[in-house]
Amino acid sequence: MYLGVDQAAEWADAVALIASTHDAVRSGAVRLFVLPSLPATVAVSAKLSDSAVAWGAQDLHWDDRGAVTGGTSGADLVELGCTLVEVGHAERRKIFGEDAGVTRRKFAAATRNGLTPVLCVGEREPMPAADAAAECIAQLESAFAGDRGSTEVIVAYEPEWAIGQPQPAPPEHVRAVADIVREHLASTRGTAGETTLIYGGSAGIGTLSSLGDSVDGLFLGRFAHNPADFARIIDDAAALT
Ligand SMILES: O=C[C@H](O)COP(=O)(O)O
Repeated sequence: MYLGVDQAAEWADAVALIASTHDAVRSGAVRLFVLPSLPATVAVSAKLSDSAVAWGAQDLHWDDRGAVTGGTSGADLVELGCTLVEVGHAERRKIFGEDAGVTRRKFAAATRNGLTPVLCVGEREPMPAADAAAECIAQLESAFAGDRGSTEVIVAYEPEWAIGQPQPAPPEHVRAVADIVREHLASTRGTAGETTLIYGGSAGIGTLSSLGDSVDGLFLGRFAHNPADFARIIDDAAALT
């Protein structure tokens, strides 16, 4: 909810231009997706429709149709051209009280509608990496509910305590957690579907370079609101490919 509808559309216009001119995006070496607020979806998608940038939503309801006033149907997101949807963001869990059961049902709704879930996991408080990874794995397994890789999933590791801060979580912490989570994903989901691990939480210019190949990318918030900064973050990604 940082950007208004017009601001989001203007931002998407700038991002579409960056995507169309950046070699790493044009070649497919760097892939981009945008998850605008729901009211901005149509305006943003109009700007991105001729670009390589995918778009999606920040939330959906677990039912596709019925008496759910104020809900967002995954089927409707598909009609809007969304190919991804965020599930289980820390703010959904904290502000809206979404528990593991709700996250599990929303994850299922995403896959049922053919939307790639961007499944957010992360520890609430700072803690040793092994404990944080265990918390993330418990959240993952709860959401998967036995799904063993039939579908593509983007896992966004976002420590709750690192969101909305001046700096991301320390890179050594992120790398240590990511290594354990990746190992778990590889051993439980194998190569079926595709599982991508990205880091979010005050990520910006330089974050990806500091994480090396422990993650596949970033889940950006405030520090991508300036298109010029976003372009520099794409440069960081391109340098790693
Ligand atoms: O979804 C985005 C994350 O919550 C990160 O936001 P932030 O980078 O502004 O902390």
